[in-house]
Amino acid sequence: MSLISPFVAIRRDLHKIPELGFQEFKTQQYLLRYIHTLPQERLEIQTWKTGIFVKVKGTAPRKMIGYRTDIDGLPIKEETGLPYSSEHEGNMHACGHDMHMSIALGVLTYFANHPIKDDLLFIFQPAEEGPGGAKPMLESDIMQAWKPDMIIALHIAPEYPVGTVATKEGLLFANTSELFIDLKGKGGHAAFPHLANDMVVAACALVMQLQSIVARNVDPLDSAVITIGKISGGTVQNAIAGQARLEGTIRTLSADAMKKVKERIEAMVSGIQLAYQCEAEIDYGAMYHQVYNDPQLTREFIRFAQSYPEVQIVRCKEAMTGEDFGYMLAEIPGFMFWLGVDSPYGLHHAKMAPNEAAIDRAIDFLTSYISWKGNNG
Ligand SMILES: CC(=O)N[C@@H](CCC[C@H](N)C(=O)O)C(=O)O
Repeated sequence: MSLISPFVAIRRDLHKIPELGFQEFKTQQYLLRYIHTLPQERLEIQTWKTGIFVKVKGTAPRKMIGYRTDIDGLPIKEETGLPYSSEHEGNMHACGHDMHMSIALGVLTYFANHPIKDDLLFIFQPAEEGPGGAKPMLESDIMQAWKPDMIIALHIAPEYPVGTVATKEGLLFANTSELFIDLKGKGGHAAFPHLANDMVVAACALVMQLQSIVARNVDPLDSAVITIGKISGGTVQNAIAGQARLEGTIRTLSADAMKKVKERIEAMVSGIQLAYQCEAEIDYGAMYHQVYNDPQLTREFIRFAQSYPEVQIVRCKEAMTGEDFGYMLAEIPGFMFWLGVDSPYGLHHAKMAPNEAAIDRAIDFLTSYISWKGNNG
C-alpha cells in the first residue's frame, strides 16, 4: 500500500508527462479525468484550448475569487534520476508546474466538497513558459463572462525551505521579452576564411557586445538582464558557418529600461551587420507584463499568513523572473507568491527536485486562506 498522499501521487503522474505550451493534451485529459471524479453539484467546467476553467458555485456569492495554475513543461532533458522521471524525452517539469497543478487540484477538491459563500474560479493555464496562455485566456469569452474580482497564484521557490511563503506588495516579477537573432553570412571551407563571412565569429562578437548593454546603457539604479540561453550555427567542424542563431530573453524592472535595451540591441545588431558583412533579423517573440501585486490584498494575505502557525512569511525582493500571470494582475487585483520547496537545484535546472512535503502544506494553507477570504473577506 502506498503511503504517499493522493496529491503527491498526482504530482508524480503529472511529472511523467510534461508537455510544451499549447501541446498539453495529455495533461488536460489527466486533469479533466480527475476533476470529473469530484462532486459535480457546484462545479461548472469549460475547456479553452489545452486549458481548463472550473467554476465552483458559492452558497451566497458576493464576489468571485480566481486561482490560477500553469500547466506546461520545458524543453529540458531531466537528470533527476527519480523513479517517476519524465517519460517525454527532452521535456521536463523543471519549473514546478506539476507541483502547481497538484496543489490547485487539492484546493479544488476541498472546495468541491466544502463550498463557501463566494464563487471560485480555478484556471488551469497552458503555455506559461511560452508563448503565453494568460493573455489570450483572459481575453477569452469564458473568462470575460467569469471574471474574478480578485485572483491569486503561486510559484515554487527551490531556495526557500518548505513552509515558507515569500511575497511583497507591488512589483514582484520583471517585464520580459524573448529575443531571437538570426545571422546570415557566407559559408565556406575552414581553410579559406577570407572567402567567407563566418557567422560563428559574428555571433560570438554579438554575445560579448550584448553584455555591455546592462553594464553601460541601463541606469544602475534600474535593473535589467540579457541572457542568451542557446546558440546554434554551422554544420560541421571544418566548414565556416554561413548562419547562426542566438536565442535569449530580456528582463527589466521598468518599461523604460526594456525600451532602452531593445534600442541598444538593434544598434549593435546593425553594427554587426556592417562589421561582419552579414544579414541579421531580430524577433522579440513573446513579451510578458510585469507581475504587480495589489498592495492592499497582499498586505492582508501577509497578515493572514503571519497568523498561520505552519507558515513562515518572508517579505522578499522583486525577481527578474517573468510570469504571464502579470497580464491577469494588470486587469484583476490580486497577488502572486513564492512557495518554498527546498531543492538544491534551482528552477529550469535538469536536476530540480522539489520537496513534495510542500504540496499538502500548501493545500492546507490555501484552503484556510480562501475559506477565510471567501466567507468573510
Ligand atoms: C517563472 C518562470 O521561470 N517564468 C519564465 C517565463 C519565460 C517567459 C519567456 N519565455 C521568456 O523567456 O522571456 C522565466 O523564464 O522567467
